Amino acid sequence: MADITEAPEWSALAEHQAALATRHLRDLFADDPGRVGRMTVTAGDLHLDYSKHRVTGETLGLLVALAERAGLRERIAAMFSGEHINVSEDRAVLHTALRLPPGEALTVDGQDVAGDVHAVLDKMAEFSGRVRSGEWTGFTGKPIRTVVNIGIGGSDLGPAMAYEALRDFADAGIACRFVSNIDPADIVGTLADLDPERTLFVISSKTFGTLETLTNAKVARQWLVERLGDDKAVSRHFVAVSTNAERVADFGIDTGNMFGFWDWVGGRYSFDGAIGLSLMIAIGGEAFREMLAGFREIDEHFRTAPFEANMPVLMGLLGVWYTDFFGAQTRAVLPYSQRLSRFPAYLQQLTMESNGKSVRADGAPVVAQTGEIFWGEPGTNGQHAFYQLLHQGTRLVPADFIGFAEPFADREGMHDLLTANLLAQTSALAFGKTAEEIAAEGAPAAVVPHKVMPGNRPTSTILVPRLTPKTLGELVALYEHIVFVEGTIWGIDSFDQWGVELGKVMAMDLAPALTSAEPPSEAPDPSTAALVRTYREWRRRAV
Ligand SMILES: O=P(O)(O)OC[C@H]1O[C@H](O)[C@H](O)[C@@H](O)[C@@H]1O
Repeated sequence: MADITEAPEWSALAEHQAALATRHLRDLFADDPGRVGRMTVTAGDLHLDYSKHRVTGETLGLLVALAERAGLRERIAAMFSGEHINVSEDRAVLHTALRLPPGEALTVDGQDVAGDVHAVLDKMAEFSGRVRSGEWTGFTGKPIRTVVNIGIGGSDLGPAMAYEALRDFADAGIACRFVSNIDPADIVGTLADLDPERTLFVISSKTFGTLETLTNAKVARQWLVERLGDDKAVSRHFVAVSTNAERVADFGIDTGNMFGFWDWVGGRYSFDGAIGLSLMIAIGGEAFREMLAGFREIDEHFRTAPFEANMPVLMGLLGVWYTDFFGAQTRAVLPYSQRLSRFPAYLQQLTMESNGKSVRADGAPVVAQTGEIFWGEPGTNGQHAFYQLLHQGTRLVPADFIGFAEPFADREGMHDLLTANLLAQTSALAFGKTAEEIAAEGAPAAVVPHKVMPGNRPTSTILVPRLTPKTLGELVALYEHIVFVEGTIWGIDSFDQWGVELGKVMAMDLAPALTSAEPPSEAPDPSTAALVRTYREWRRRAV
C-alpha cells in the first residue's frame, strides 16, 4: 500500500502551504468578506467558527480531497457497521453502538450488539435508581452518600471528567470520587474522611487485570471490612464494571453486581457505557440517556454530513494540516468552563493513546507526523500562565476554544466576563497588533518590538448553548471522531495501544528488586541498576 504522503493530494497540499504560509490572517479576512459565513458549521448544538484558521476555500478543497484519497468515507462506514478495523487485535470498533437508539438493530460477528447494549444500560439504570432512592443500602442499612470509582486510564478519565463536567446535575445528594494512581496517597487520601457505611465502590476495569486498580480495590476492601467488621459487607459495598466476569468473581465481587461491556469498546471510548456507572448514579439514568442522545447526534452528523460541512472531518483535517504541513508540535484545548477542567486530560488519552503510533495499520513505518499532543487548562486560568507563549512565542500552537452561552449559575455578570475573555483571546491571536499600531499609542521605540503581537495564530471557536449531559456527549463524540479522521489519514490503527505494555511488564520484574532483602538482582540496564541501589538505600534509611 502506498503511503498517503506519496499521493498527489499530499503534494498539492504541500505546494499550497508554501504559498499560503506567507499570508496573514489579516489578509485572508480582508480578501474575503464572506469568510466567516462560509467557515461556520453547526452539528447538533455545537457551533464551530473555523474562520480564524490559516486556510482558504482552496485549502479546504485540497484537504477534503486528501480525506477522499485516504478512503475516509469507506472507513466511517466500516467502523459503524462493525468491521474489524482494529486490525492488530482483530476487533470491531463499536463505541458508537453504546449510544444506539432503542429499537435500532445491530448484529456483529453473531452478537446482538444493540440488544446487549440496552440490556446493560437498563441494568445500570435500575441499579442507579436503587442507589439514588436509598433502596439500595450499605451493609448496616444506611443509604449510599459517596461512590468511589476505582479505575485507571479509560476506566477513570472518562467518568471523572464527565462527573466534574456535570456535577451541577448530580441531584440525589450522592458525590463521586475517583481513585486511579498506585501511589498510596491517592486511595489513602480519598478514604480518609469517608463513612464506610455509606460508601459504594465501583471497581472499573475492562480487563480486571490492571495492577493499579486491583491494588487500590484490595486496599478499599480491607478498609471496609476492618471498619464494618464483617466480610459479608463486601457484597453491599462493591460492584464491578468489566468485560471479564471470571476475574471479577475471583476478586470476590458477586457477578450479579457486575456491569459488562465488550472487547469492541476501547477503554478510552467507554464511559458512555458501563464504565459510566458512577456518573449515572450521580446524575441519574435519564440524564445519562440525554448524554447518549448527544453522542448519537454527532455520530449521525459524522456519518452523513458532506465532508465540507462535517465538523469532526473539518477539525480532523485541520489537525493534519498543522501537524504535517506547518510542523505544529501541539494543540491546546482551552475550555472556558471550570467544569471542564479535566477535559484536556481526558482528551490526552483519547488522542495520544489512539494516534501515538509510528507504524501504519499494515505494519509499514509511517512517513507523516502522527499523534497530536493535546494539552490545556480551563480559561481564564491559562491566560495568566501560558498564553504568553501562545501569543508571542516562536512556536505555532493551534488552539480549540470552547465556550458556553449560559452558565449553570451566575454572579455579578461573571459569565459574560469569562466569555469576553475567550473572544478577546481568539481575536488577539488571529489579528495581533502591529508595530505601527503600538507606536501610534505612544510606546517608546525601544519597547515597541516587545509589544508587537504577531497574530496569525490559528484557533477554532466552539460555542455551545449550555453545558448539559447532552452537549457534553456531543463534545466528546466530536473529539472521538476527530481522532478517527486523523488516524484514517495517517493510515494507522487508532484502537490498539501496544506501546503501554512493555513498561507494565518491566515494572513487575523490577518490583522485587526494590523490596527484597537480597542484594539487587539484575536490572535491565546500568542506569536503572544504579537508581535501584540508591532507592533501596534511601528506603532503608527511611524505615
Ligand atoms: O480498564 P483496564 O483494563 O483496567 O485498563 C485501564 C487502562 O490501562 C491500559 O494500560 C491502557 O493503556 C488503557 O487504554 C486502559 O484504559
